[in-house]
Amino acid sequence: MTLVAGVDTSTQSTKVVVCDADTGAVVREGRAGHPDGTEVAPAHWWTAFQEATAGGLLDGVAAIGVGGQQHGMVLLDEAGEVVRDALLWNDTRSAGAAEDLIAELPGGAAGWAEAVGLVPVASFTVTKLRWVARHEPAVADRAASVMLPHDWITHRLRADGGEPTTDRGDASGTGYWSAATGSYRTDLVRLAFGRDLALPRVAGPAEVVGETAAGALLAAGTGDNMAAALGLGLRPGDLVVSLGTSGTVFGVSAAPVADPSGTVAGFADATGHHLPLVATMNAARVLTAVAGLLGVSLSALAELALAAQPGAGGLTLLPYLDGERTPNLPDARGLLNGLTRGNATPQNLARAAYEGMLCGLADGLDAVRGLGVQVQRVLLIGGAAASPAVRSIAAGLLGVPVSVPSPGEYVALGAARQAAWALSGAAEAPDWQVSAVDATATAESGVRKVYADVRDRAQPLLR
Ligand SMILES: Nc1ncnc2c1ncn2[C@@H]1O[C@H](COP(=O)(O)OP(=O)(O)O)[C@@H](O)[C@H]1O
Ligand SMILES: O=C(CO)[C@@H](O)[C@H](O)COP(=O)(O)O
Repeated sequence: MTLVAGVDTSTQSTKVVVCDADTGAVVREGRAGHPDGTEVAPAHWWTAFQEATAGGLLDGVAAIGVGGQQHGMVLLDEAGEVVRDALLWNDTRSAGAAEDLIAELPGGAAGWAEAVGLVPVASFTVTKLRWVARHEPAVADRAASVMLPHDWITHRLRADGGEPTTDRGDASGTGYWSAATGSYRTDLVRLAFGRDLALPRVAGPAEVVGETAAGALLAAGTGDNMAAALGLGLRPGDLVVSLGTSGTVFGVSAAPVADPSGTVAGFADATGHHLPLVATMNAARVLTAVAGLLGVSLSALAELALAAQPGAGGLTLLPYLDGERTPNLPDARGLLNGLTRGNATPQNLARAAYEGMLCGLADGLDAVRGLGVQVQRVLLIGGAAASPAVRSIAAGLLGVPVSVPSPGEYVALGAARQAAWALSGAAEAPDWQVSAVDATATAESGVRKVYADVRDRAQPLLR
């Protein structure tokens, strides 16, 4: 059996799967946690990778691919040493830089959408470059190049230490690479940073970019959402809702999209197509926070939520605990609305947490569909998709049939599938089957309308 490995270096942890290259069957798995926080020394990701693969996990592996959290800014000096902790996608300090960059480009938001398929918000790498240039000039002076998390891990894995690479998918989340033209906008790096930085070469979807010290081939890797799309073998009509640290909604499209409202980001996928995507900053950890508040486990939280009526007795949670990106409210915090003596129960609070988290993603689904992306069903993945309450409430709220793929690490699986593709030299990625079960919906009529009303009325408090 030929073995390939896929790595998911995401916000909370590193996960590694080792698979049969022909079928995708998982034969071994490893994982290790990352430190909390929105700035992290990349060395921690490397330590987590080593921990996750300890004990011979990668023995006999012929090729490796790395999927990683998108947008994180890894700045390096001339010698390739990291010059400061990476600022991650969920770090909101560059919100002001995002506003400045929008104002500085002719055409404003529409100009950015046309140039690079996205409108700057604090998540995107280009805004982090501006923040460092303005707030840490000594650090900026030392920087010679910028990479993304998956680029950095892939480069560390390379035995030859040659020219760094990225891929279309991850490059499309920087704000200085255009998925429509397939080229860097170095003028936007200069606009943000004040000068040029060396940028990784954008490798092709099935390219071999190097070899590890053990002789395994290295695939180009990609952003975690693009890797999940590849792991699921996403087809037109399927939309993914991923509930990890972030919540994301995305589907494949043949043509690039440019949304001047900034709601949908026009990312590229890992196969040569496009991946329109909406991301929220607050997903699975809303549930952990409310479970902590109630002093219950995640499974007990799900039971509580399913014991409440849809609408949570009139409680609405705007779940912007860490600030939010969609809608763009970087300084917002969570807001619980509608509390009365009659509805103040653990059951209602639990349900409001699931409903609040999912209403933001239902809005995202509408926005992606509004750009012409076909939606016949939703595939629910990410850590929180394991929750029975998430499955049932999502199926009620999203308004389209929801299927839950068999439990698996789809980012890591997609990275492994990319590795198998690179290894094969074939025109198409190998055909790995994914099975899914349909989720049964609870009726959620009226919940979204109440949520939208509270969200809109609360805007002045949240800015
Ligand atoms: N049964 C569950 N119910 C709700 N949340 C869950 C459940 N199982 C795992 N999670 C959450 O999923 C998250 C991890 O998901 P994952 O997709 O691996 O995140 P990331 O890729 O952002 O690191 C954690 O916040 C964890 O608490
Ligand atoms: O910022 C985005 C997408 O634009 C996030 O989806 C990150 O890519 C982090 O993903 P997770 O760690 O939550 O999987």
